[in-house]
Amino acid sequence: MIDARRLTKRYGSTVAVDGLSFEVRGGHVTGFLGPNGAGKSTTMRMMLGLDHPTEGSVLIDGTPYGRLKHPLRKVGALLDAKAVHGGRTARDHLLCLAQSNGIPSSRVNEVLALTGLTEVARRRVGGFSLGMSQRLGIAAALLGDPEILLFDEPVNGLDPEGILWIRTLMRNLAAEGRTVFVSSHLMSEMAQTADHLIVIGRGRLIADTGTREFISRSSQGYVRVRSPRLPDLARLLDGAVSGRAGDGTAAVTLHGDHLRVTGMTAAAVGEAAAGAGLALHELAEVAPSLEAAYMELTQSSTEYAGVTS
Ligand SMILES: Nc1ncnc2c1ncn2[C@@H]1O[C@H](COP(=O)(O)OP(=O)(O)OP(=O)(O)O)[C@@H](O)[C@H]1O
Repeated sequence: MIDARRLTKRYGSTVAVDGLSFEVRGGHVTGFLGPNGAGKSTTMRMMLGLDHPTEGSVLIDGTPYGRLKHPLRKVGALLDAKAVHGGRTARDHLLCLAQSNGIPSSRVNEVLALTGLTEVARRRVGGFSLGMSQRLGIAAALLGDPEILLFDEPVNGLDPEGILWIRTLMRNLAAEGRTVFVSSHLMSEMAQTADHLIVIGRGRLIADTGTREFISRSSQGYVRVRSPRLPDLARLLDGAVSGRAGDGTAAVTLHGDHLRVTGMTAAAVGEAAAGAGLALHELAEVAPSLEAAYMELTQSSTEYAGVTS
């Protein structure tokens, strides 16, 4: 388990991380989200003892990273996949890491196989594509067979096959009971990978909740509708929704060439349009999305109202 308690990091007058408290548990993929500059990398660096908290602490199973007896056997991390010695072969890079951490060299072949790198193990890392470097970084993270894995933006720049591979790997690692903590900017990817989310903004906690709860609490679906007679349709639907949903969730809003309708089903919109003789060029239910929920929360969160469960 990772336990951050009132974790704070200041760089001069910049408060990068501001009193952050949360726990990351085993058996889940926990997504770590936040806008650029929110403090995600700084938090991860403090988890790995690469930076020291100004105040508060972050503990790995009750111990600061720097005091772990066998850090690589406890925590594996992928921070910057390209930060390896380019002149070495993949195998030598992993052998070197294994030797300096008291890990048997037989494990190197295992992680090479696990990450699909066996065939390129004797090639120099400097010539690796981003996808191969990413796999090598993950092989290094898995070397000590750690219970806890940290991935900072692991799918950045990868092709769809690489993204699917990493997603499946993270889900499998969590299914084995490991703690998987992953930062990403890609909301659609996180929606498919993470069961739990920690969302931060300006160094503070905004949400600590299940992915499904996060989406359903913060965002609602809508009906997207296009018509060559958009103003007439807007007036018609405005009249139809104004009598509905007293909680203020029913609305018709114009977005470029289409309307977004909440508080009515697509069927009801279609029936209303047909009744008024208005042609429709598009009628679609848009499900609530993590992206919409995230945008809503991070954009409207100057006061950062908390969502926790
Ligand atoms: N070494 C440093 N010295 C000074 N300021 C820093 C340092 N590292 C980070 N910061 C500042 O701390 C804040 C948080 O940065 P951090 O890189 O942790 O955010 P992030 O959420 O990882 O952003 P991104 O999504 O862009 O990677 C930013 O304002 C950044 O400029």
